[in-house]
Amino acid sequence: MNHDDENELFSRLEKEISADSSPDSGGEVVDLDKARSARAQSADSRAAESPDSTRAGSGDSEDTESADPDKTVLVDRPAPASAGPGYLGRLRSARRRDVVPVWLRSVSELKTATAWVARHYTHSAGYHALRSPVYAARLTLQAPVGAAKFIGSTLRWVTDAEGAPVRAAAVRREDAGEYLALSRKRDGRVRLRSIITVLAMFFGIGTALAIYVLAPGWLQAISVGALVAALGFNGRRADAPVINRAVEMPKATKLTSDIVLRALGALGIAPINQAQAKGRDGFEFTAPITRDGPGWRAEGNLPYGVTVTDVIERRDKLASGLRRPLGCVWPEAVPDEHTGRLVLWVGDQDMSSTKKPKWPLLTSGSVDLFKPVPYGTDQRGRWVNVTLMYIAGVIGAIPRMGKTFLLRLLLLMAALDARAELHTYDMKGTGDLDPVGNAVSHRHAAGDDDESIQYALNDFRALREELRRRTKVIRSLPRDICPESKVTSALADKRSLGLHPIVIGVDECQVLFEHPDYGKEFEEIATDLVKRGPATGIVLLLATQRPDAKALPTGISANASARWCLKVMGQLENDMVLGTSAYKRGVRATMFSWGDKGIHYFVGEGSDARIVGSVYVDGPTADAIGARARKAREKAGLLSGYALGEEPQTAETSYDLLADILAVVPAKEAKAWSETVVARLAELRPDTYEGWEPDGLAAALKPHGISTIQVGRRVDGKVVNRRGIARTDITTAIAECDGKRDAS
Ligand SMILES: Nc1ncnc2c1ncn2[C@@H]1O[C@H](COP(=O)(O)OP(=O)(O)OP(=O)(O)O)[C@@H](O)[C@H]1O
Repeated sequence: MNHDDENELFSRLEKEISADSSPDSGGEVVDLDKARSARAQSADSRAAESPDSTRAGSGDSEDTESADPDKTVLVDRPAPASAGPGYLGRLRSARRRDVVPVWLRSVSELKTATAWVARHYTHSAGYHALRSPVYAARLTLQAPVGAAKFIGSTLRWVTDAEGAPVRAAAVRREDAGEYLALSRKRDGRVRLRSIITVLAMFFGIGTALAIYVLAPGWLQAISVGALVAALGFNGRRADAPVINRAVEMPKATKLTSDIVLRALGALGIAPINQAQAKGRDGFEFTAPITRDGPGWRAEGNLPYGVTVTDVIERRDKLASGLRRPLGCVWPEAVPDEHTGRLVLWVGDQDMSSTKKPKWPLLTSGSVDLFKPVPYGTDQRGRWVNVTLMYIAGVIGAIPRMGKTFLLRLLLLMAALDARAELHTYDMKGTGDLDPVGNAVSHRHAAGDDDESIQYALNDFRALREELRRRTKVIRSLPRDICPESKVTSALADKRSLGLHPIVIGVDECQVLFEHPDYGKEFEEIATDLVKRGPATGIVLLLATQRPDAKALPTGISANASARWCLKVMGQLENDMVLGTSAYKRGVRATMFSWGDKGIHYFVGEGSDARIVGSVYVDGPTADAIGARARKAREKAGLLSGYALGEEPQTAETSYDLLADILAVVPAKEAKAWSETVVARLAELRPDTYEGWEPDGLAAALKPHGISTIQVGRRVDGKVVNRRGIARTDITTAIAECDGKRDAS
């Protein structure tokens, strides 16, 4: 059909549709049977007339049966010649499957597997060697029974005992002909078997005599031993094996399509159940079920309208349907595919109990923070890397799931880059970060007492200054040295520039952000560090056990580029840590079980959310790694601050904000807008106040008991209200402070 014909057909159809929808077209009583047959004829003739045209949509369902055959509407228009990508286009966007599976390409995985196999067989050999005398005694004791069984079965064979029931049946039926035929057969068989037995006896006795007379003692011993062992083995009882198992292998059944379909059918998802009730699969496999690392991988399309999220939500039911522990069952969505494409990976063992490969940095090695470093393994046991530079990260979880261990692991990795300056804050105060803090940290505090808070505040203020200094340095660098306007590994090496990595780790960061006096200021500085820090070589890692808007202010959670979420209880916490609508997309840390310690979703490193089990580094091991990092720093002359024994500066920094405000707001000016005050302060002390915002001023005044107020000013004849300060509030606060000082 050419395009003119098509157009004609469509215009006719459009006319028919408009005629159909005209008011006087309704209300007619029709004979449905007649209408159907007429419609079928019409469709046939139209199909003959237009072989290109596709399915006539409205006639598909009886419910939507059209009364008038001529009123059928084509819903699938003929495809234009250029519809969809061409062959080359499809080739270009095709997903190629790996020729060699990923797990076979990994040398470390191969090494680990080889070591495991070697250890397995060494263990088995040792186990059986120790028990061999017991096995020998058991076999000897069972040998008489074995000999009797052997003689009995030989006699039954020679006498054709297995044919006896058939012959007996012939006798019962009094069928003389059949009985005679059977007897003749039996006689021939008995004759032949007797000859074979006699020959075998002669051969056996002859061999035995020969060994007895001619063979050396050791051969005789071996022969007797083998005979006894064989007879003993023949005499074994089914319920008492001679040899015990040295290793109890975990039972991992092969994943088959039947098992997958059974499990999907058990989820209670209506479209799957309906399809299966009609004898269909309810799941369309798009690739064969294959071995993938230490588990099986199935991939396919769920029915229309069912999403992978629906399956993830029912992971426990899926595990029940698969008859596998929960920690073995990992349904996942496929990035860049439609939301109904499911990849189901079923591990041989529970992820939390699977033995992990040795962490490459456990006993040796150093880190370049600008390069990816392995920090955990995925379900398939493959290493997952993280590049700590250019990120700001948040870690969230309910208590006791491994959040602190994970933060400490990341900080230990940072410690292993001697250039990195660490600022570690353990606001829980249990000393979990001491292995890093005491060994290498430039600034370190533990606990939520006033002293620690003040120490952290001073440090945060200094970090803000450092951030500003760095932005200026980067701006001043020539393009060829700093082409991307961000710190690079080479720039970090140049000590004179002072652009080395700074890694700040805060455990239980809600303690800072919810502080009644300084919370706002901490939040403001941290938000700045999260936004501008990554490009300037400053990395902020925040961990919290209560990921809500107060503990993790939205300015921070929205801008974090790396996210680690261990088990959380609800959608809100999930999305706070993993990003807006992560839960909806099926990235749900709520599915982790209580035993999944250290297992988390990791979003970052330019990829979609991945499930990772972080490396487990306990306290003593962390101490050892910390000591190693310290040694490297000492060698490079880079140990500084707290780790060098520098006394903490817990006093307020030297400037006096209130006095400075009085200096810039003269007595005749009773009130001033905050923006005017910060501009004048920046002029007075650029090093301290440059970059301050009105909000920052409000936050800094709060600890002094001063709140900003509405200040009206006449601008171009109109009154404009903005936040500002009253000079009397400042003088009163100073007087109160002086009074207190005098009294003390
Ligand atoms: N990667 C891991 N693998 C296995 N077990 C781990 C891992 N990380 C942590 N654990 C276990 O989980 C326990 C809790 O870890 P951690 O102290 O880090 O939890 P937390 O979430 O910080 O708890 P809290 O909120 O109470 O501080 C640890 O004692 C440790 O035994």
